[in-house]
Amino acid sequence: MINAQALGKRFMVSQRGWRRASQEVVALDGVGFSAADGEITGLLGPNGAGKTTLMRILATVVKPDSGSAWIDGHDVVADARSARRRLGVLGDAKGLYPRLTARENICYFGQLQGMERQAAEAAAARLIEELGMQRIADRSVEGFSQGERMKTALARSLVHGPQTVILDEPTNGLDILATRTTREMILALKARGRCVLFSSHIMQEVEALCDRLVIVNHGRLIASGTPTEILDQSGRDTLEDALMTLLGHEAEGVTRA
Ligand SMILES: Nc1ncnc2c1ncn2[C@@H]1O[C@H](COP(=O)(O)OP(=O)(O)OP(=O)(O)O)[C@@H](O)[C@H]1O
Repeated sequence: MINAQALGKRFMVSQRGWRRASQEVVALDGVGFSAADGEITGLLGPNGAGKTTLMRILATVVKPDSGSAWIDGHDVVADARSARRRLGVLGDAKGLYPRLTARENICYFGQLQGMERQAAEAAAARLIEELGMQRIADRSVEGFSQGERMKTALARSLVHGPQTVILDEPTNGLDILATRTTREMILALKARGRCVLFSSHIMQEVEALCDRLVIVNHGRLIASGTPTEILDQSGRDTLEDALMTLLGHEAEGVTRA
């Protein structure tokens, strides 16, 4: 279970040019929401809305400037180690060890999470089969395609059987077969009572999977609720139209949640 309260995060970025001034970017501005066990929560919003920053804070990778968040009751700042043990996180696929094979990457991560070697190997073998990775499992990751890296990273994030799973655009770069498998895995996690938070720009995927939606824009929460509640709130028939309406209202300063 995820709880977030009034999370804020700013970044200082330097600007090129004759004045070389630095500028503050507000990535998150008081975002709060909950994601329950046994549910799939979709995190939506346009490019630069703050989704990745929010997920990185929940994943204990980045510290918030203000507000708090808990994973299964463990504070992501004060008790980050305990929070991390309960989490499976798919960020991007860059953190893989290129010299290790896909299987070794998955097993190694399981052991880093405290698993016995045999248990990690068994879990890795199961995930390799579920994700259809048999042909690449024993190749070193160096030279993997984007989709092959994503599959390896996804398996790595699930190897220790985490209660809460955070997936940043999990089907990004996957072919249709792997996309379908990943969606089925997300549904299977829900069926096992896990809490799943995932971001996506694919409305068809969001409609097919999500029990609840959290919509952010310019670092602020603009709406949250079940897909039906979001449709009712926007007065539109499809999620894509609802999102456009809510984002349009936000731009006009009409919708503030
Ligand atoms: N490390 C950083 N340094 C400077 N600015 C950052 C950093 N991380 C995020 N930002 C800025 O914070 C804002 C939110 O970025 P974030 O990556 O969270 O958005 P997003 O919703 O995930 O976008 P996308 O859908 O494009 O992936 C953006 O304006 C981004 O440029």
